[in-house]
Amino acid sequence: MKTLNSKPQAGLQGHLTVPGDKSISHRGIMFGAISQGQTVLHHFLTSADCLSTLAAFQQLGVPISRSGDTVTIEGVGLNGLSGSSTPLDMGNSGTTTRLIMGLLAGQTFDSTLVGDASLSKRPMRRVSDPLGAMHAEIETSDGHLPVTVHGRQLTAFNGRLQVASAQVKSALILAALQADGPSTIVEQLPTRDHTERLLNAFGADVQTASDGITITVQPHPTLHGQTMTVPGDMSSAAFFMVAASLVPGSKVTLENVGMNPTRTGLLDILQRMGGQVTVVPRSSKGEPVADLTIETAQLKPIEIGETAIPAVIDELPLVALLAAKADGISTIIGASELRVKETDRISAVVTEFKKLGIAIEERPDGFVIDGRQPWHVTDANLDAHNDHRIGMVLAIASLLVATPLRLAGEESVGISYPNFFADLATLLPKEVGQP
Ligand SMILES: O=C(O)C1=C[C@@H](OP(=O)(O)O)[C@@H](O)[C@H](O)C1
Ligand SMILES: C=C(OP(=O)(O)O)C(=O)O
Repeated sequence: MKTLNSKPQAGLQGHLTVPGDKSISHRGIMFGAISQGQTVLHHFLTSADCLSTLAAFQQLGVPISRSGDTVTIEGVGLNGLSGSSTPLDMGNSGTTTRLIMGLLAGQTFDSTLVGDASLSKRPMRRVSDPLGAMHAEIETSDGHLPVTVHGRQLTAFNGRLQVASAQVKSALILAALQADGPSTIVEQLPTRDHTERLLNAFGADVQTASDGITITVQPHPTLHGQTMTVPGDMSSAAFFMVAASLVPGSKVTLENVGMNPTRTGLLDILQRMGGQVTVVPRSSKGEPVADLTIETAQLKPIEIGETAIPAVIDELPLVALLAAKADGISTIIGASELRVKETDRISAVVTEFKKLGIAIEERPDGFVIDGRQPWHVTDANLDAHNDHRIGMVLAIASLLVATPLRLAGEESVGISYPNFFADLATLLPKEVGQP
């Protein structure tokens, strides 16, 4: 149990560089591994999820070394991976699991994937079914991990995906790199496009049509190792964007935050709600980045539907928190994907927010929140539900109440943001008498 910081005497102040983007860190390892030559990733996210990816590729015979947040990968090429006689441990990471399934489906060896209790409950048929259309041979345990992938020659994919998921899309793209002809993948809605951007930077030919949802992949590219700096993770910056918006008297600058437009849903929503954010773009070789300065603002309620969800999927618990302080009723729908994350995030947000007396109603695919109701703590013992994003949103919510709150499962923040509590502390006012 961790005692959380409650309402500070003054606002949050200062500058922070958030850790590297989780989605890009995973992909940097994977694409470096299947390239020729060396890849160097600076500002790599050294969180448990990305370290699961790193260890899995070491187990597949790729030399990878790490010094602090710099990772060096000696690429073995698309045909140079070697099978592992022991299962590959995916830990808690859905991204590692889904993407690696697509890559391993086209290899010449078999692999078994296992994961922790939470990951073992998450759906895998969303990947194995469309890969099956490419003649992949994947055995799941009733749709879940453990999964055995029997590597074989794949046929090209030509079809529409059933879920709006960057993980599913990326698995299909990685399989398509190994197929017997060009593939065309059609998404339900545009989702984060780091795979497409990064693979092209490594030398692949992955084209997105002007509709934003039709992706064509040419097979058998020769990929070349790259040196890159991973941008700050918008999904991590989001906790401080929301904290600074809600804690009175705050002004916080977040440096070098990734601004890929498929990831900036929280920024758009905050601005639509009346948030005060100054965006100063920085020059970068890869994905767009910017410095963001956020000041406290009185927020208006918002309505969010299905098409807006992919760009803010991991930040929706934070949107619920913004709504819980907005001047009216907010509705978030079309977000049933939240039910199959590390925990059921709709149910977890509703359960924990109710302990704070927040007027929140559960919907099958989202929530309705009345921000005009004053909060009153009915239960000071909060629970992260073993989910990093739930733990962190509760730590931010705690800054808005005077009652000291406690959090169970605080160690889960290590999945995406091991230094979260220390970074938050740098922005909080120093207690009287503290150096
Ligand atoms: O591709 C990725 O890196 C991710 C995609 C999203 O999942 P889905 O594709 O399941 O929506 C997101 O929730 C996850 O944190 C990271
Ligand atoms: C859902 C998440 O990650 P993953 O699917 O990779 O476990 C997340 O980071 O919020």
